[in-house]
Amino acid sequence: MAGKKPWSREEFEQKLQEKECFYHIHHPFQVLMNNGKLNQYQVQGWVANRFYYHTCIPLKDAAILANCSQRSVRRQWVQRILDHDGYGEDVGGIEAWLQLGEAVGLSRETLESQQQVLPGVRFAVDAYVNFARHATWQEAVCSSLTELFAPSLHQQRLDNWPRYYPWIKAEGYHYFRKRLNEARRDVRHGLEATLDYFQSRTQQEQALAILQFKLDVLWTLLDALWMAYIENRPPYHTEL
Ligand SMILES: O=C(O)c1cc(C(=O)O)c2c(n1)C(=O)C(=O)c1cc(C(=O)O)[nH]c1-2
Repeated sequence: MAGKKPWSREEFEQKLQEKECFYHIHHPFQVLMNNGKLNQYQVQGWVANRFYYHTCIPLKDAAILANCSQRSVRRQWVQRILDHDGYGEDVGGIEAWLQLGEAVGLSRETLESQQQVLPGVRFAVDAYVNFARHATWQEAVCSSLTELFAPSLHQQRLDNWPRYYPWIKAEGYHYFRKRLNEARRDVRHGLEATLDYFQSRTQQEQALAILQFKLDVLWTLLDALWMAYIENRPPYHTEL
């Protein structure tokens, strides 16, 4: 029996774009945050927990490099590690996130200690890194495509937070400004690689499932934050 006809390149990209409805921009925690409804303690919780995600992104990207035998891909992908860890004049995204921590009233020691990282956040982020370690590099690249949807979220924060959260110091916004440009560049590369590689309909459907997995990682991270910081569900909020 003949398999289903592959989607055209345009249709396939459209299917990937349609996954936006599962993006964490729609999670109730994010909606509260972007409408100025969180208090300082809750914003701090998000910053401290998301720090774990940022510290793991270079490990994920290093796993992709380790699994990729194509020099031309590695030459471009390695830039992502430099963007996070810093290179030359650029202090890097992880340092910029530490500055965001300070801008919301958290010391860098607190962030680096990872004391506030919730178990659910750790499990979700680790699942992403482990996926990149064990998948092919093309599959792992595909899993990064949530970045298609990230720029509008960074932009929302830049537009709304100064008004809603005047207590956040201006230096805190550097991270979001930095990522706005980087994410737009990165995602084009990841998207082209995905459109090139996943050719048959079965493969294209696999790509959608991979993107869904990553969307679930980000959603689950916020579910854990919701339980601890909105519902104040013991024991975690009492331990923080
Ligand atoms: O603030 C956000 O909502 C958000 C989302 C995502 C994402 O969609 O995965 C990333 C980032 N930020 C981000 O700053 C970042 O560096 C990043 C790297 C990646 C990735 O999967 O390689 N995603 C994201």
